[in-house]
Amino acid sequence: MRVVVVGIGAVGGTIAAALSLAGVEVAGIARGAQLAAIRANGLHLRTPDGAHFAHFPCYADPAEAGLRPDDLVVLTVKSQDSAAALAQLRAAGMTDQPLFCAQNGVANEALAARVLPNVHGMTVMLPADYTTPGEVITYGGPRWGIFDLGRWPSGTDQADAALAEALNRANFAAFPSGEVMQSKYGKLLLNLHNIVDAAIGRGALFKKIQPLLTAEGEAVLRAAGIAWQDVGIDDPRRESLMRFAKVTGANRAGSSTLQSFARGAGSVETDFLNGEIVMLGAQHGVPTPVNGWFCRLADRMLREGIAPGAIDPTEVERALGL
Ligand SMILES: NC(=O)C1=CN([C@@H]2O[C@H](COP(=O)(O)OP(=O)(O)OC[C@H]3O[C@@H](n4cnc5c(N)ncnc54)[C@H](OP(=O)(O)O)[C@@H]3O)[C@@H](O)[C@H]2O)C=CC1
Ligand SMILES: CC(C)(CO)C(=O)C(=O)O
Repeated sequence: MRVVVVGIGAVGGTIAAALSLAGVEVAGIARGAQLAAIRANGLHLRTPDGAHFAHFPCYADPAEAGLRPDDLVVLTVKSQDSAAALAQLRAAGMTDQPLFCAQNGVANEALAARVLPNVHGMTVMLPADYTTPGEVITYGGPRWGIFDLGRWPSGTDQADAALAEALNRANFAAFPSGEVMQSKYGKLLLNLHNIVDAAIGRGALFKKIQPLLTAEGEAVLRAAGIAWQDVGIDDPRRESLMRFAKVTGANRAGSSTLQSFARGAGSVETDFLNGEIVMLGAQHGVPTPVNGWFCRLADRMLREGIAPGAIDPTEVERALGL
């Protein structure tokens, strides 16, 4: 078994490096400065329990990696990049190898299922940074991250068991789940705050805005008849398996959305996070003004090149009538 990780950023880099350090055969798919840095020196993985250097083959395209029948493919690009990555996998000859969508949001599995027959969801609880090519940082400890994984739309199979076993050996805590999308919807509710963090800075107005975003999200999921599982800090697995921990010489950059702005990535995932709630609200007749406002704000920040944290909190308070 080989694990092909598509998108060696914060999450994909941590997963690929950890698996490789645990002796699992890994191939990474990366691009730009990250690809060049890994090819030159390997990937530096910084964690609460120290720094590690992982060396695994890294390619610009899955076709270069030469997909094999026994590969497990883990997709770790941002949701807005999934369609292009799936097209590359298809062009590389991917057929019925299992594809694990280790991504936030709930849209990737359905997108993948249009072109591939063996799609799995993977909920990612893994606070990780990618700000410097050649380096990723995870702040989770004692395990570096927690995952739920299972077949889309439901069920589990041998591939879930095999990947979970490999991840558990690589200092993660992985749980096969017959209802993985329930935990992905629970995670989606947590990620509605990513854009707030990116717009006005970490923690600012959290107590005022987070309940509004969550209430809209929960109302929409109830109206749509979608069940969700809490994977936030009240998830009992968190306390024993993965708490936010200090990494020597590093400070958490911020949410994955903030990191996209900070790296000047040119796109963010908000339309697949808050936008999912807005879309479901429109389908089920539930108003979602706060999530809608933040989708428009993300779009404005991208178009006007506004830096993360540069939105004045009073503008947000005024616009939302707080
Ligand atoms: N970071 C975090 O703490 C967490 C993130 N998540 C979720 O995990 C997923 C991944 O997020 P994250 O790791 O932060 O994202 P990153 O942007 O850090 O990593 C994604 C990487 O994939 C690269 N990429 C995109 N498309 C391709 C392609 N076609 N071929 C090769 N490389 C490609 C990107 O390159 P480029 O930089 O050039 O765009 C980037 O380096 C998202 O859904 C996110 O919401 C979930 C939990 C925590
Ligand atoms: C870790 C968490 C919940 C928030 O930082 C996240 O999922 C993200 O950054 O996308």
